[in-house]
Amino acid sequence: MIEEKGILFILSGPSGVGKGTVRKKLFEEASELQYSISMTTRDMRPGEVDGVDYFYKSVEEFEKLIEENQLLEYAKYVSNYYGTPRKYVEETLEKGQDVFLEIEVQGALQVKENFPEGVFIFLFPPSLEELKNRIVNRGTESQELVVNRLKEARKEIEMMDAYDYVVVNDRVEHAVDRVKAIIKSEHLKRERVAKQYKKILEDELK
Ligand SMILES: Nc1ncnc2c1ncn2[C@@H]1O[C@H](COP(=O)(O)OP(=O)(O)OP(=O)(O)O)[C@@H](O)[C@H]1O
Ligand SMILES: Nc1nc2c(ncn2[C@@H]2O[C@H](COP(=O)(O)O)[C@@H](O)[C@H]2O)c(=O)[nH]1
Repeated sequence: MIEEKGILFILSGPSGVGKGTVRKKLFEEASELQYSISMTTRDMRPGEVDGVDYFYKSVEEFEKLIEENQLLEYAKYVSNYYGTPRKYVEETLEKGQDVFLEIEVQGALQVKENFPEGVFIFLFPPSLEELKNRIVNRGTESQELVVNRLKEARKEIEMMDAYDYVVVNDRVEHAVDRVKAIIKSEHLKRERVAKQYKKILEDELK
């Protein structure tokens, strides 16, 4: 029998484009996906909960995780560390469940090296002006950090070609529908490939 592993979906894109907003809405509608909660050294924002939004770590704790190879990928993004716990992702995929990562671009490119079979989705803003408005209006970052995140955004957009899909986040519901269509289509694609393998094996055993 062919072992059916889960699919790793990676949603990425510049800060403020709406990754978190799209992911939260998607999870209200797609209960079969498992979200991998990241580790970070950044300060908790008002309303955030440890173990729900992130696992909040000190720099020393985070660097120990790096040393122990416990992270599937990590990046230093605008002076804080962010990373994906390796064990949770690998064990969940082995169980045949799909895992969903919401991470920035340097990390997504590292995942691509280790998991080229992952499905990489780049969330794109309707315009750079709108991207700026979204970060500023969210009101979570100082002016200096907004400037740094926008600088990073320009570099991140240049890496868009490395992704399998680009989804424009014009309206949240439309972006969510597009991501749902990608998930469905990837499942259909893999079912078809699995059937083809099964047929080849059966023919060989005849
Ligand atoms: N389609 C949309 N139209 C208008 N506003 C949006 C849309 N999507 C998200 N937003 C708003 O933009 C702001 C940034 O969204 P969000 O925090 O989800 O972005 P993000 O990509 O996860 O950012 P970060 O990478 O910094 O965590 C939020 O205030 C959110 O409500
Ligand atoms: N490389 C990784 N990037 C991550 C991870 N978790 C979140 N992120 C991304 O970091 C930036 C900033 O996040 P914020 O919560 O401070 O606004 C954003 O692009 C996130 O998607 C991770 O595990 N690895």
